[in-house]
Amino acid sequence: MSSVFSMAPFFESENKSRVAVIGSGNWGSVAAKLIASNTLKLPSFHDEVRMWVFEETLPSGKKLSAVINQTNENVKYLPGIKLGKNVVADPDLEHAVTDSNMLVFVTPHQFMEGICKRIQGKIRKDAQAISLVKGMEVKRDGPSMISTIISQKLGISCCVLMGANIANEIAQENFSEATVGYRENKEIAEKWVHLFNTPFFSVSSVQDVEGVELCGTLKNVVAIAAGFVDGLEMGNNTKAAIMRIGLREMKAFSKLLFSSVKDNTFFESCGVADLITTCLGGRNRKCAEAFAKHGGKRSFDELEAEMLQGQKLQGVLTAKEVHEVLCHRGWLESFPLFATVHEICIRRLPPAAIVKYSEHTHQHSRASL
Ligand SMILES: NC(=O)C1=CN([C@@H]2O[C@H](COP(=O)(O)OP(=O)(O)OC[C@H]3O[C@@H](n4cnc5c(N)ncnc54)[C@H](O)[C@@H]3O)[C@@H](O)[C@H]2O)C=CC1
Ligand SMILES: O=C(CO)COP(=O)(O)O
Repeated sequence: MSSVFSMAPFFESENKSRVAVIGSGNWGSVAAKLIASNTLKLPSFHDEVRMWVFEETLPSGKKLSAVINQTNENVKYLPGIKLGKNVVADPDLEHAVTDSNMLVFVTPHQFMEGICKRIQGKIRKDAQAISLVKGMEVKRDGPSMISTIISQKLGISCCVLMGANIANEIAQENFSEATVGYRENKEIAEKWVHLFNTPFFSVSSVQDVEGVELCGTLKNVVAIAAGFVDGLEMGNNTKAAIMRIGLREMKAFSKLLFSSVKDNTFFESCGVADLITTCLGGRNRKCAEAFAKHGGKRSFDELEAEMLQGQKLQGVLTAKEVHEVLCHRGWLESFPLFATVHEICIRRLPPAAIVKYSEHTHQHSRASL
């Protein structure tokens, strides 16, 4: 009898879910903090949250992962915020994921395919994933959403979480909302909601993975356009017009790619709310404003390195990827704003073209959207 009792904690512990966060940038660190505050409270999760750190050496000569574990702070990507003592930084990707059955992917999108390849065949059989990554990949045979890459490469199901979520504001515990997109299994979606939800971070779920993910991905292109308007000092009405045209293109593009995308998704936090917050206060907007102020004479790469100190822009790359899709599918004329953002980013058009082309071509392409 006594041996049965002594086994109880073992079985209890085996049934608990273990979470790994793959990524430790600005949002990655905040996501780990949010999750870690919940795993301490929720009995169905192990307290510890493993956070994979893309290792780098700080100016002090120390390794970032070691400093995070000593100070409980990501001094480079989220300075001044304690992550929670149960967040453990791990520079070894395979080791970070090996024991976890709940994998949270949150790195800049351009690194995701390589990361998936590295952990292929090295994760638990019962693993589930969620992607917080805003972006997509474009291949010869067309665009692939990041959640699809995760599912295909790792052979596991993948939800997404997107929303009006400027990471630094969530780190301050100011109220915001987010949307979990799921494909079929509402129960799994609710488990993710449970893991992220806090009194200041209100999460709901919708059955529309592609819609949610495309909202998060495409709003970064519109934010670049909004930044151009700010840099050119054209005022709020112009910026609102660009946001409206952008939202229209986001919806049309998403529905052309996936007929399953739902209209209501654009009214969730992942849709119009994320578009607004990113166009007001995001990094894409900020760098695009500087680009326009310099008349397009300084490249985005240069501005990103100088202004973001290691954080990464997603909008410029996404504009290029969207442009490739538009070219391949013969849709260029129907998406003047998306097309113009890319042309400006590669300095084929001046920043002022954002209004001229978006507005002009918009008149002529209205019917096809
Ligand atoms: N920061 C924010 O407010 C929000 C960001 N997101 C999305 O979250 C995703 C991740 O962004 P953040 O966490 O903000 O990252 P970040 O832009 O702050 O930091 C860049 C990260 O990339 C890592 N990195 C650099 N080179 C790498 C490589 N070769 N391989 C792997 N990793 C490398 C860096 O170590 C760092 O952790 C992006 O898709 C972004 O759009 C979503 C919502 C809010
Ligand atoms: O996605 C974001 C807010 O939800 C952050 O946008 P930026 O990458 O432009 O800062």
